[in-house]
Amino acid sequence: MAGNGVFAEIIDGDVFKYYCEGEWKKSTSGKSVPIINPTTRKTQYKVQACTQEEVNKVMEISKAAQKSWAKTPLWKRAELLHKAAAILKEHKAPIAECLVKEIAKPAKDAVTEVVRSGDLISYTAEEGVRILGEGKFLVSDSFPGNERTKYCLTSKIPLGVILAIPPFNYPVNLAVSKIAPALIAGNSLVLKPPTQGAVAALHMVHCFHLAGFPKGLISCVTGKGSEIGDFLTMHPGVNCISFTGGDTGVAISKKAGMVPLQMELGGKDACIVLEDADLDLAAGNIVKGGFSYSGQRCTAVKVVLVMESVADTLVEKVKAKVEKLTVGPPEDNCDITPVVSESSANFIEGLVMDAKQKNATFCQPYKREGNLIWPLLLDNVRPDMRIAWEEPFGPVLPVIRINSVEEGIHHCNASNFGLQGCVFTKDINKAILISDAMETGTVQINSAPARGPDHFPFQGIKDSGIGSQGITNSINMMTKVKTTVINLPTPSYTMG
Ligand SMILES: NC(=O)C1=CN([C@@H]2O[C@H](COP(=O)(O)OP(=O)(O)OC[C@H]3O[C@@H](n4cnc5c(N)ncnc54)[C@H](OP(=O)(O)O)[C@@H]3O)[C@@H](O)[C@H]2O)C=CC1
Ligand SMILES: O=C(O)[C@H](O)COP(=O)(O)O
Repeated sequence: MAGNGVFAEIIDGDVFKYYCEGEWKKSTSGKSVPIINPTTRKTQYKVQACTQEEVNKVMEISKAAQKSWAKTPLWKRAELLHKAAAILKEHKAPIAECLVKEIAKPAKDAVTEVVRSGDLISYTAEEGVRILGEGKFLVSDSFPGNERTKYCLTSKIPLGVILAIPPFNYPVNLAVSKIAPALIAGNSLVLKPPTQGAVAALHMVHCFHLAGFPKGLISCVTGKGSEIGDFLTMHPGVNCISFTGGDTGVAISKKAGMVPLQMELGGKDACIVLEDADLDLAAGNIVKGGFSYSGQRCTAVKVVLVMESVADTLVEKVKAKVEKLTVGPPEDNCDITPVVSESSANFIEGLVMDAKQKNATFCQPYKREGNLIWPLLLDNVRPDMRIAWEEPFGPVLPVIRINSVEEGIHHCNASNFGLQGCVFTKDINKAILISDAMETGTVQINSAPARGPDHFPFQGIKDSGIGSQGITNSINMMTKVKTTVINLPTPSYTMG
């Protein structure tokens, strides 16, 4: 149960505390933010509404804690991360339960998220030990006009205080994918969890606390992004922002100061299906890619672009699989569970109604109860429909029939998003040409888009992001290069 056992100290009455200076605290605001269970649509938990003064304090403490952490040997940083990973995995059940109640993640997927997060932390610790232990050595005589009088030593040093803001759909995994690289690289970390998912994130933070990280190195402030978000992202104490979410990220990138940004934003991942594709394989991946966690993944298949000659067959195969999806509460491990909020369900419904008015073919009747929307495949979608371009972040998947590969690539590239895409064909040469032509951060050949495995580079272009994630890239992103140059009085050449 949430807030019980080793987690008892993170709650006061019915409000979860925030984390600062290595302690769990109540906000002086005296206010709390409710977390609404998407299934019951009732308040499930409450978290502190932190004040600007509390944010200031957190930043001050984080800056001081980082200075001594940067002097902590790399192997010791790694050791603590391994410990946190083990504690997190040990407590997967209560954390997964929070994910079920706060974001309606199906129970087994919730456990997977926590275990995957533990693995991510451990891998980051190992990778950090390898890549941060290495630097570069350059000599000056390779550049024209220079003798060998300068030896340049480069190493990777921390940035300072990292601000991490993950989204609701992976509040644990997309938090640790920022926390672990930040810490192994010698930074301190301030987490602002998504409101839906905040309690799972607070439990995860407590696992780092139990592992024994120094006081003030990790902090977690809660509150609505719309209320404390700007204050956090524009705070002069922040040296780097790692954000995952929607359009909010575009706004943050315009407001943030001169600090490195890592932005993973929305997507409209296209699935191009060619005439020679294995249609069973494509159909299976389209259903998995489009409907896992009810379509609430940035990497979900969000539009199918299928060659007209195989469209009828593909649609029939996808339709048959959609009809087998189970619909209901996350506790029952249903495939399709309620979407995160009523406003999200209303937004999805708006896209569906627009498609209906413009005569898309409904492969199933549209059905909604509260936040629960039954899976829906829309065939014969045309470019004048909103669903052709907008990201539903729900269990609704449009199919656009195309007459040439170029038409599919054109649709994909006309999107303001460029996260991932996929292509189904048995012809590897065609697949490579299409992959090269698609303006997306990643293209999957013969599989649905996905971020994992978590050490793979993960990036979006255009409005889908800035920079690249994945364990190695995140560690590098959270460091800067420092060089020391040894100037010799006379040129020195090593003997052959
Ligand atoms: N590319 C990727 O890796 C991913 C992209 N996404 C995208 O995220 C969207 C859905 O996630 P969702 O959580 O709703 O996204 P949001 O952009 O609404 O929220 C993301 C995070 O930002 C916080 N936030 C809100 N306003 C501000 C602000 N002004 N300043 C700073 N932080 C703020 C939120 O807090 P609060 O909850 O308190 O509002 C939350 O923690 C979709 O568009 C999806 O595609 C999602 C996952 C991964
Ligand atoms: O936020 C998302 O939706 C994720 O980054 C996608 O991760 P996944 O592909 O592992 O579900």
